Amino acid sequence: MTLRFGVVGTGAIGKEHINRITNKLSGGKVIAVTDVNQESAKQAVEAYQLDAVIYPDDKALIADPNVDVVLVSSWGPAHEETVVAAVEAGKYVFCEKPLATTAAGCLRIVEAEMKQGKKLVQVGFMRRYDSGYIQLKQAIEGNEIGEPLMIRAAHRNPQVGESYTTDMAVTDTLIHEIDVLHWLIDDDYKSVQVHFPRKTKYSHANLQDPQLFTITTNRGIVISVEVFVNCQYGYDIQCEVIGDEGIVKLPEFQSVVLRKNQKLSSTILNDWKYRFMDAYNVEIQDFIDSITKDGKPNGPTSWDGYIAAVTSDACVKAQQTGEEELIHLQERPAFYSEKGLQII
Ligand SMILES: NC(=O)C1=CN([C@@H]2O[C@H](COP(=O)(O)OP(=O)(O)OC[C@H]3O[C@@H](n4cnc5c(N)ncnc54)[C@H](O)[C@@H]3O)[C@@H](O)[C@H]2O)C=CC1
Ligand SMILES: O=C1[C@@H](O)[C@H](O)[C@@H](O)[C@H](O)[C@H]1O
Repeated sequence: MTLRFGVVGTGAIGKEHINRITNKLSGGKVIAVTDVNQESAKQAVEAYQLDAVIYPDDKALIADPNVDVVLVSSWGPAHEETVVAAVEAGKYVFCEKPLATTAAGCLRIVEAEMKQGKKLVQVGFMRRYDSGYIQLKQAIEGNEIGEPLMIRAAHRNPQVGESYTTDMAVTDTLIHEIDVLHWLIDDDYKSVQVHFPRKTKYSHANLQDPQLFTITTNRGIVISVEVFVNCQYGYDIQCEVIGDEGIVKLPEFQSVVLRKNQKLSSTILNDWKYRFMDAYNVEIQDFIDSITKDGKPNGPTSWDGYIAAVTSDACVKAQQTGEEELIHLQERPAFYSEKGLQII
């Protein structure tokens, strides 16, 4: 069986996903595309020599009876409307982060999905499929470090453009840590506070950079995450979990070690595309395989999208107030009680 994909949004990651479904993975085929910029949709069809219909908008693409899966890789604010329409039409959905830009929007998707009576949606939190994070989770669950007490993490991008504003450090960037860290330690977040250190000279008027988030969990684990999106030197993701019997650290990206000119060096990447290339491939292959075998996606659910949105709202509020802000989650519906992907 081949799952037939319709892709909504053929920008940077949309094209990456089209390429991987078409040329790298098995069991999926892109048969429809759309983008508000129709030229971009045409370019995608040409670049990957797709035998695909170019639709004028998401509604027309969803209405195509041949489309089994709607892959949503448009801008964040457009996600909710497309996902709700696709779910109401009974289609499977792979939605890039964020699931919706507000917690209320995520709940509307949750309601639509529960109404269909089966899981249809997976959110693109690909770090859960990264081999380094999986090794961290195995070490924690294997009791290698005893009880986790603290986490120190950093999310660094080399630079961002003028359209990237202070709140996006949360909604666009920190959101990956928000998802992966609660999954890693199997705990819920309780509160968050944000500190703004001295601003880098490489930032601009509408962006406070770097930022330091202190998140506390219900079990009292204190997490500090540095978001620094104009760090200049590369794309660098760090995570260290400190327990009462040991410490585990996310492996560095593997590269050869060069000895030259009295220096020992290795490569740091400069883009998310390369750092998480394997994770994106494994993520979408797992999405295809689990739907094909079990009739439902196995990865991060709409409820995970909701947890991320509630936490992200509290983080943005904490940026504005400078105070410690509480993170209030609604009770998890039984529909989402099965935890899905744990360690693959
Ligand atoms: N999981 C990850 O690591 C990453 C996730 N993302 C997420 O993927 C999404 C897309 O990001 P990029 O590809 O970097 O952005 P992009 O700006 O390169 O592409 C977005 C595309 O969506 C189109 N679009 C916007 N609204 C639309 C609508 N209503 N219908 C159809 N097309 C629409 C735009 O014309 C554009 O071509 C974002 O939500 C972003 O947060 C992006 C990069 C990495
Ligand atoms: O999702 C991503 C981008 O949208 C975001 O802008 C980057 O900061 C992240 O590192 C990347 O993974």
